Amino acid sequence: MGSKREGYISWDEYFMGVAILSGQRSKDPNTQVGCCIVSQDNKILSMGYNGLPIGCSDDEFPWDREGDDPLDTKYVYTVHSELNAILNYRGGSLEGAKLYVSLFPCNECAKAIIQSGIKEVIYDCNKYEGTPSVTASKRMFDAAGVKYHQYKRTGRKIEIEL
Ligand SMILES: O=c1ccn([C@H]2C[C@H](O)[C@@H](COP(=O)(O)O)O2)c(=O)[nH]1
Ligand SMILES: [Zn+2]
Repeated sequence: MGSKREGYISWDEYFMGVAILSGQRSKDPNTQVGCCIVSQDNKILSMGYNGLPIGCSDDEFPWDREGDDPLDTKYVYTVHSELNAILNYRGGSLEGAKLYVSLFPCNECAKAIIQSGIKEVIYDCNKYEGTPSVTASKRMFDAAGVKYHQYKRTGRKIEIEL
């Protein structure tokens, strides 16, 4: 009897890989965020990335970080990856699900994560650690019993020819 293939990717590599790949759809020139929501038995339930709402043109709305008028910045228009993944879900409940995301969730996403019943967050980068937004997210996750931990990078490189 033949033996199984060695070197297959782990569940964590698979789901964070899907999250990072989803982020490659983002039009944000500065930060591309991708998200993958997974059931407790490791089935992918939904995915998302940071982008504009349906009907809002990527070419007409601003992608600037700064502007004299907040209306000239991306911040008032962008839907965050986590919220997009939650809203993209077409099933019933996300109760007990896990969420893989390439950037630690902001406070607004943290609220949506908690309210949707997601119980675990696995994040990659946390470049806004220490900001009020991230501190508020942690405070809310702790209070709501949502576990979070950083993805442990394995150094594995995957090349995909498309
Ligand atoms: O929880 C989060 C936080 C941020 N994002 C998105 C929103 C923006 O498109 C970028 C952040 O842009 P910066 O230029 O780094 O400020 O990330 C998200 O999807 N989820
Ligand atoms: Zn957010």
